Parts: sequence; C-alpha cells; structure tokens
Amino acid sequence: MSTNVRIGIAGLGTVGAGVLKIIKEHGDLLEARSGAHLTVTAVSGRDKTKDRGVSLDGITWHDDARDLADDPNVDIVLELIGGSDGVAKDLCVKSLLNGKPVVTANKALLAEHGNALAKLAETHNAQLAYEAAVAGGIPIIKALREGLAGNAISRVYGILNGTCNYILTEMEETGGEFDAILKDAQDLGYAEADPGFDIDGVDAAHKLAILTSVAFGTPVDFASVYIEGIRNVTAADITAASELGYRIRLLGVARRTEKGIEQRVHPCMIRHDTTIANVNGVFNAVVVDGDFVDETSYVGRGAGEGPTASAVVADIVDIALGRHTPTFGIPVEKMTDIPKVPVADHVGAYYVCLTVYDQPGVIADVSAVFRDENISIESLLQRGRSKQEAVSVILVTHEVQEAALVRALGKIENFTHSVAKPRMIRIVSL
Ligand SMILES: NC(=O)C1=CN([C@@H]2O[C@H](COP(=O)(O)OP(=O)(O)OC[C@H]3O[C@@H](n4cnc5c(N)ncnc54)[C@H](O)[C@@H]3O)[C@@H](O)[C@H]2O)C=CC1
Ligand SMILES: N[C@@H](CC=O)C(=O)O
Ligand code: NA
Repeated sequence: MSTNVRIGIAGLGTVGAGVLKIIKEHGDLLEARSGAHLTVTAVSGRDKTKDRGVSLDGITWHDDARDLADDPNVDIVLELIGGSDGVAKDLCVKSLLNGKPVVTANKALLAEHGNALAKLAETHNAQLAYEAAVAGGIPIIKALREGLAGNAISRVYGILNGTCNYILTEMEETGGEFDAILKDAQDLGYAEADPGFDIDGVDAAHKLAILTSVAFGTPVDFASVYIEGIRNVTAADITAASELGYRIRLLGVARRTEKGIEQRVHPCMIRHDTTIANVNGVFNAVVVDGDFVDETSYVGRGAGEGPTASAVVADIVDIALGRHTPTFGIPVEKMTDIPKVPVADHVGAYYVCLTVYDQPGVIADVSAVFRDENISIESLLQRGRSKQEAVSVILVTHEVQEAALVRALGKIENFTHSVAKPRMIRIVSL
C-alpha cells in the first residue's frame, strides 16, 4: 500500500508552478515510481489571488513561508523562492532543524551557505536535495555524485547558464541586440530575478562551486571562483570568433592541477566543430572526466519551467523512496580542503581586441609590448583604416600565462593611441 507524502511549496513562480503541474499531471506515474501518493498540502507565495494555471483549492496557504517548516501536514519542504539569504535561508534552516527534508533549486543559497546547510542536514538526519540548482533539467548531481562514484574526477566543465547561452546563440544567429534578447530570456522564465546574476557570470559560478564540491570532495568555496560574465562580449567579437573558426560560450571550468583546483567562469572561444560549441539556446552541457570512466557528457535544458520542475520532482521521488546520500557526496567532516589556483596561473591562447588610433608605429608598439612579455602572436589583423577614427586590432596569441597577458594589456591601455580598455577572450581547446 502506498504511503502519503505531503509536500509544502514555498514560491509559486516559474519553478513552483511547474512542480504543481507535474504532480497534478503525473500523479499515478509518480506513485508507481515512488511508492507514495504525493500531495501538495500547503503553499506560500507573494500573491494568493494570482492565476498560476493550476488550482490551489484544498491547499493550505501560509502568508509566511517559514511556517511550512512547522506545518504538521508537510513532510517535505520545497524552497523555490530564491536568494541566498532572507526567507529562503530561514525556511531551509528551520525545516532541517525540524528534521524535515528540503528540496531546493536555489544555487545562490547553496553556493553561499551549502557547507553549513549540509552539516545541519547531517546532524538532523534530514535530506537536502538540489538537483534543479545545477544545469536545470540535466540530472548532473545524481550522475556525478552517484553514477560516477567509482571515479576520481579530474575535471568538470560546461555551459551552466541557460540565459547566457541563449543570448550568445541568438546574437550569433540573429544578430539581435543584447538587451532585447535578455528580455526574451526573462519572458521565457530563464533568467534570475536579478538578471545581473546571469549575465555577470555569478549564477554559473554558484553552480560551478557546487559541482566542484561534489566532484572533488571539498567544501563549497564560491569565494574562490574567478568570475567574468558576458556583458562585454560584443557583436564584433562574435563575428571575429566566427571568422577565426570559433564560437563564444560562457563556460564554468573546475580542474584539478598539481597546485590545487582551478575554478573559473568566463566567456571562451571554442572551435566551432566541437560538441560544446554546438550546444545552443537555453541548453546546458556538462562534461566530466573520471579516471576509470574517461569522459562523460550531459546535455539538456538548463532553465525554464518544465526542465527545472522535472529536477525538483526527481528529488521528491528520491526522498519518498528513502534514498539518502550526503548532500555533496561525502559528509562535511570528511571533506578535504584543497587549495585553489588563481586564474593568473592559467595558461592558454587568447583573443585580444584593441581599439586604437591608426597612427604610424602603433602596431610596432603593440608588438614590442608582447615581445617584452615573451608572448608570441599567432595572428594580427587590423580592422579598418582611418586617420581620424579609432580602429580595431585583433590579435590571437599562442599559449601564454595569463599574468603575462594581463601585464601586456595594462601597458597597451596606457598608450596615448589607445582609445578603450583592451579586451580579451580565452581560447580553449577541449
Ligand atoms: N527559472 C529557472 O529556470 C530556474 C530557477 N532556479 C531557481 O529556482 C528558484 C525559483 O526561481 P523562479 O521560479 O524562476 O523564480 P520566480 O521569481 O519565478 O519565482 C519565485 C517566487 O517566489 C515568490 N516569493 C518571493 N518571496 C517570497 C516569500 N517571502 N514567500 C513566498 N514566496 C515568495 C515570488 O513572488 C515568486 O513568485 C530560484 O532559486 C532560482 O534560482 C533554478 C533553476 C532554473
Ligand atoms: N537563470 C538560470 C536559471 C537556471 O539555473 C539560467 O539561466 O541558467
Ligand atoms: Na540538474
């Protein structure tokens, strides 16, 4: 006979409404899979009267979401409000203290407070599940934590933000304006409440910090992630990338090196014929290298109502089945603090775009700076010819240490014929 598992949902926006719909539509399927009859017994949102396309009849409404933690008719709490502090955090803490399992889609919360919350979950023997928080509908947490448990992981990387991937793809394919495409992504329910989190790379960094912990058995260390978003990627960069045989994607990379772990999020130029360069729109992709399994890849929708709610419901089924795994794969006490490697140590090739007045000697001066920093140039191309207006000079370097490139760009910025801060995009070979 099925048991009854009673669910309380805090936050009835894109994800919350999606969860209500799945539970309503797939009641029988979920009962067969979980051995439990899943019922939403209580909810909390900002606006009780709003039409969410799904009935709330017979469901208790809490004006204060934190009350879900104390509701005797709620067995599992879903935190789908968002934000790393405030009500979202209070609700999770209170629920775990009460020994109530929590399912959240909130990567900001886990990136900032994941270690403390995981400890709380362990102490109170309550699960903290978060499949929806990383790469939306892709079951990457389950794959990494359970499916690849037999491997030492050397690298995990991928496209971790659907909004950015949507913007970059649309800019490339339609030539549309950044702001208009971002607005579309917001209308489609992909973006964060503050879309700055998406376009400035912070959301991808939240997800990368979580992946790093699960992959390497180290505490979540969001503060050490190097973060650069896509705000400064221009249509001209996308065109230049295409002419050079690349596409631009925002990647999150966590890699084990001899010195420790590097964690970085930034736009990358990737050869156009690779799998990851062909992951388009709202799709995410995650690649994991394990010592016995070798490379494995996972692709799917990284944002939006259906895919995200799908991941939340998978966590509910796991909890209903009594499957219990430590939050980040191993208990917090058994984690190893591994040093983090600064991005200045990164070695790779770079695309550089300079904006300079086209005066005699400027190319010679640029070349001299690169020579002095021991940076070898693979190609150099001047865009336009004008005595009055600034022109673009596009360079591609051979492999160089990032610290040397940053020094060189600093010197070039101080040239009298430099018009704008030099820009660079890392070229990655995957
Ligand atoms: N939309 C997406 O594609 C994805 C979202 N997420 C995460 O899921 C969470 C929810 O995101 P969305 O549904 O997109 O956001 P949303 O903004 O559509 O929904 C959040 C809802 O919470 C409500 N809310 C705010 N404060 C509240 C409070 N104190 N008590 C009760 N309700 C409150 C808001 O009115 C809103 O309806 C966030 O943590 C987000 O980062 C994760 C993966 C994908
Ligand atoms: N804003 C996020 C939502 C999913 O995590 C994104 O665009 O990826
Ligand atoms: Na996921």
